[in-house]
Amino acid sequence: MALIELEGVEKRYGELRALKGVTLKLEPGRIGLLGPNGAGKSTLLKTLLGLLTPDHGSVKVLDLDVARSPFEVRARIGYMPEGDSVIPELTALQFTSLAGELCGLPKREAIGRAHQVLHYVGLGEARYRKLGSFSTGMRQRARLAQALVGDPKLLLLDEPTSGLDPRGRDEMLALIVDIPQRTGASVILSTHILPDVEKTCDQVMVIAGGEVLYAGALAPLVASEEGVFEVRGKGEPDSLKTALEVGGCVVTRDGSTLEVRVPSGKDARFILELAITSGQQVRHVAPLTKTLERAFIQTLEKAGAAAAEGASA
Ligand SMILES: Nc1ncnc2c1ncn2[C@@H]1O[C@H](COP(=O)(O)OP(=O)(O)OP(=O)(O)O)[C@@H](O)[C@H]1O
Repeated sequence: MALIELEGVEKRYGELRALKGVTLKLEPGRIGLLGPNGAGKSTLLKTLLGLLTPDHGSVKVLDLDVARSPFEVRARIGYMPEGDSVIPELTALQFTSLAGELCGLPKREAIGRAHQVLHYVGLGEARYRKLGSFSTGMRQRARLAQALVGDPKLLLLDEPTSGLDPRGRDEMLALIVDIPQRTGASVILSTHILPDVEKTCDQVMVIAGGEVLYAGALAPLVASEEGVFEVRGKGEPDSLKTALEVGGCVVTRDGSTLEVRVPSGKDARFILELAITSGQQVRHVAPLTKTLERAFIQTLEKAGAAAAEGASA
């Protein structure tokens, strides 16, 4: 079963093409949704929810066609929108059980579920307090609780850690990992905080300018590039850098660490040989592991270069 499947999805706001023929298919799991400001992330989430109707193309969620079965799809999705979307006059319990009723639960069941999920997100003690008196971190938890109350199969989280202090953020991330383990739900996490995705997700969607640049497993995206190494030497890094460059490597320096691309067909031994022949000592050589941040920037740059090439052709 595919979690989401989009085929040629186009969404316009007047003249602006916010989604430009998006086609992708992702398996159930924990998925990070990444893209620069204005990339189309919120538009994509709202399209999955059926809150926005595409101008062209088809959207399936959990194998259900969103256009044909909007209520069935909506009943299976929990949505934590971006921003401070709570009703300050309501208690956490009233707010969460109201969300349960809006998901179609009978009132008694909605209240029962609201108690459970508020305990789960750590608001058990505070559940009779009005949301207006909550801290930012507590409001985020209440918003997560309302997304969970309907026992969703897919949870859409739009910037769930924004405004949280480091401890609140770690606790929210722990919940994002724990929820799928407990309930089997999938999660789509839209965020600008890439380390949050690295900590919690196993798949990634990268979008920019309304186009999908990558959709699939996280591991290949951050896999180390063949022929690129992280090197540290004893003594002045610039002397080692020069020696490696003279030998044909492409080297960039970051503090005392060198990022070294060896010529094609060579491996780490080449770095050691160059160091020995130039009288330099090397203390550390390892394949360069990419952070998601670096992989993300490279993905955007590659797409930018391809677009520029296409425009000049
Ligand atoms: N209701 C709207 N009317 C007109 N333009 C809109 C509307 N909503 C979004 N847009 C535009 O569509 C594009 C995609 O917006 P969207 O909010 O989906 O991006 P995003 O990736 O979520 O951005 P951010 O990271 O800044 O939240 C942007 O250029 C935005 O200005």
